[in-house]
Amino acid sequence: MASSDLDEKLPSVEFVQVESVQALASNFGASYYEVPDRYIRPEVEADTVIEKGSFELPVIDLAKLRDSQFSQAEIAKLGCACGDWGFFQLINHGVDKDLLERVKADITAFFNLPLKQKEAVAIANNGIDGFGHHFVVSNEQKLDWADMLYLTTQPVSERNLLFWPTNPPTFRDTFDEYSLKLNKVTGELLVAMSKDLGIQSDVLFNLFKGLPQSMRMNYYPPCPQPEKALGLTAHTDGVGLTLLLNVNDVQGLQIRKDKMWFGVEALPGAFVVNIGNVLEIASNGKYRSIEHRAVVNTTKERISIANFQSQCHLETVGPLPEVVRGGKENYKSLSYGEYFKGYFSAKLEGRNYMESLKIN
Ligand SMILES: O=C(O)CCC(=O)C(=O)O
Ligand SMILES: [Fe+2]
Repeated sequence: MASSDLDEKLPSVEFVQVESVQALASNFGASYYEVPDRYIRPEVEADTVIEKGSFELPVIDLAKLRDSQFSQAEIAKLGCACGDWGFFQLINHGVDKDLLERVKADITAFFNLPLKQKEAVAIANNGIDGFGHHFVVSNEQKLDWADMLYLTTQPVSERNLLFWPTNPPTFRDTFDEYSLKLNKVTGELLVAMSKDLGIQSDVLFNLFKGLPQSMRMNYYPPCPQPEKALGLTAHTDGVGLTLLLNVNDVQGLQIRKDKMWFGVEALPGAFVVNIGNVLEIASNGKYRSIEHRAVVNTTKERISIANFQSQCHLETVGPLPEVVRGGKENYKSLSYGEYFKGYFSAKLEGRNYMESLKIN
């Protein structure tokens, strides 16, 4: 990571290096169908899954949030979505189609490069940015059926270009443009959420001062035993808000509600947005950071881009006084550094870490 005052306040966590799943998957011939033991997740077969299409994830229209005629009703809908599902699809977000197509083309081209070329931006020891595997903290830990590229994207001063691909040549410009556009969308959502929470409209925006942002680009190769493996472990997002782009129209996201898993069918051109941990905590539990995971399939590769919007790293992680208004705080308050050290050490396991921060 770039060295700066900000980084000195963030702990470094040592991740264990593991081989590329894309390379591993390419070894599977017609006669060999078993994924290695470290990828086997017995829980997947046992879980109840509600298939996409048989329920409706809330859909929020950003154009309506902007329009004084509709904004009040749409803000109320947004508030319900954040409190009930912790997830919604965002349409009419204003990020134009052409840019989304370039984002999709560039990340697909990157993942299609030979492994050696992708390793030009491999994560370095103790770092988070780069291509490879993140969040693996022990040799015993179960592994996800995915490779990923992680980049710190905002503020620009925090970028470490060593990890930004130069192949395809358009990658850096495309992601620079994309990250700026997503900050704009996030800013608008934060204002609408503040209104829903009944606090001054700039309170959340100020908590997210500078709109720190990173992106995790996930590549899930086809898997010979999809019912036994997971593309991404059940987790909650550590950040404030996540805007997920489904890159190649292959679905795989599942979210947990009422002890069941719901398969999400991302609407074409929409972002699937979810509340992250720090926003659940800031809202004192009014909004919910929901467990989600990615499943894989036998025949199709899947690519997604999760855009993580974080609160300012210098601000405390804790319930906002404006929300608590002298009532009971439902979560502990801690520095951003302490909070993230705990998050990474918990190996992304479901909601365990969030539960440990709750005050009963
Ligand atoms: O790929 C997906 O659908 C989920 C990605 C995700 O949850 C993440 O990157 O945090
Ligand atoms: Fe996530």
